[in-house]
Amino acid sequence: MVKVLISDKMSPRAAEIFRDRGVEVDELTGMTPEELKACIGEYDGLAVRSATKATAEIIAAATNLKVIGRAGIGVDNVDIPAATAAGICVMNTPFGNAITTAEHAIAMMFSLSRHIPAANASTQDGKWEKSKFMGVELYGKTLGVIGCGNIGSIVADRAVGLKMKVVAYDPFLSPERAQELGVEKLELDDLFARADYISLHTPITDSTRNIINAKNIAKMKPGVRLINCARGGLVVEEDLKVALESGQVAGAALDVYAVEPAKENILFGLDNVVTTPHLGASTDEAQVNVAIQVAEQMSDYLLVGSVTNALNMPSVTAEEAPKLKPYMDLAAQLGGFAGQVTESGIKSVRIDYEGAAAGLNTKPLTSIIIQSLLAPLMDSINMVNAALVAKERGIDVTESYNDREEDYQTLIRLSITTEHQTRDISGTLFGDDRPRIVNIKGINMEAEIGPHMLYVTNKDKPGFIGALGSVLGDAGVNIATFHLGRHKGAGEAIALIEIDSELSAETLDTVRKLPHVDQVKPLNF
Ligand SMILES: NC(=O)C1=CN([C@@H]2O[C@H](COP(=O)(O)OP(=O)(O)OC[C@H]3O[C@@H](n4cnc5c(N)ncnc54)[C@H](O)[C@@H]3O)[C@@H](O)[C@H]2O)C=CC1
Ligand SMILES: O=C(O)CCC(=O)C(=O)O
Repeated sequence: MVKVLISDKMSPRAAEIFRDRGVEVDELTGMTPEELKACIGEYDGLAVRSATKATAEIIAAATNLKVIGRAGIGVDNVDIPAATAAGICVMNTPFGNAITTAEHAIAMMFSLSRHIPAANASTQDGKWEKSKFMGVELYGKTLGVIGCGNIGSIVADRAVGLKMKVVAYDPFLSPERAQELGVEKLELDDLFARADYISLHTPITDSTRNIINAKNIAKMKPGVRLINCARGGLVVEEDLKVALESGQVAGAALDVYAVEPAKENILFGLDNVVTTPHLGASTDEAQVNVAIQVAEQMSDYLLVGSVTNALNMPSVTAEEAPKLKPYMDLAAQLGGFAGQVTESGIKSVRIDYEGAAAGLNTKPLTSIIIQSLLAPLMDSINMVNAALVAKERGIDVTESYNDREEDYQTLIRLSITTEHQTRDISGTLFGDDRPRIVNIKGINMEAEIGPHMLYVTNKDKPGFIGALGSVLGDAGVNIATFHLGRHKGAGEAIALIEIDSELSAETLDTVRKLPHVDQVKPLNF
């Protein structure tokens, strides 16, 4: 039975969904890294929020793990390169908490403008300090949104509703989308120069880390207010402290910190700072959304093979999964065949999808072809890391599409170029679900692939079939199917034979020594 660990506090809906789908689930929250490392080897799936750090060390100990699901958006607590290299799919739930987080950013902007947290504490202290808490209006002010994706665009939409002017910096924001949102797209320095409020909504990457630093703060309007509900690492906290003390930054509202949990921080205790403990996603609605989504996505992946919101492999919807299944089998056969007969270094791989195959979601098919092609060389390859491994080995992978039907209604052709030659192998589906190899090296045939195959290339001369049948018969090896093809003019023939058991080294040697035989390869699928 498939087994999943939920290692962070999550809505009970996640565990319910896993159980309803027949997935065994353990909920062990608050574990130390050592405790997690000691037990992770038992699990096929790991569901986390932000507290669990799925480091390279944890991943190395996760010998059965197939999927890590993040019930949330940011995956900076998961070492994705390590997971990819280990063939573990990493998924998040990109939309489930976006509205909630955007609402938190807006709430933080109000709190900052009207000193709500400090005024609340003072009032309940019996101080009635009306003049101390003079605020500022949002109306007519300019909000600069840095990162205008899911959350940033909801923040922009809400701010437009508050009659703010919204400007945005996001290299990937199209002019059409900016217009649709009612925001003005700016370069970063222009945003700094114009914004009264700046709200951060980017992931943490090499280009966003420390984006709020002394140099950039100096470019901002004096008295700017900053809201960070994205990630603490976007802000150099020491530089922000200096700016808050000088008044260059009039106030900062922070939900996230360089080090979390932030039990202490150099920004704590400043009058003009509002803080929350990474609460951006903490509403009933968002937590139910992300828990349901992560449990469904992980169960689908583990039980059906469908892939949704993966960060390191192509998506396959639940509807596509059954339709793709026979193609996945065919792709594995083509890649497996080519991988087992190719003896020298592969330089490039070309995959042509023709007819009905050209209309499919071919990304997973390409992944499985590469996986099966390289599997004879390594144990650790799977669909998740196949593209990465090919790239690391300098193998150039190209795909082409032709939706016209040629000789077959649907066809996948795989061409492998090595230092010495280019070899083609093609396959189709008979009756929509039965994979058949239809061409090897330009020689037509219609071969069904079984677990044990023998691939023989020989001179097209009489006597070979009988001789081969006798050798296999003498060795007690039953022939299940026998497929032949030949290049008439060239006198070259191939045989693809399904046998019921593997051949011994001696029998293989005898086959190799038969007259007219050029090459003999046992193949396993
Ligand atoms: N405080 C909290 O509890 C939560 C925090 N988050 C954080 O919010 C972040 C944003 O989430 P979403 O909006 O869903 O992500 P998203 O991927 O939809 O949007 C991020 C946007 O940032 C833009 N971007 C990337 N690099 C940039 C750069 N150098 N400069 C400007 N823009 C850049 C991207 O083009 C994209 O449009 C997450 O990565 C996560 O870290 C998310 C949910 C809850
Ligand atoms: O799970 C949480 O509370 C944090 C959410 C978050 O930061 C995210 O989804 O990126």
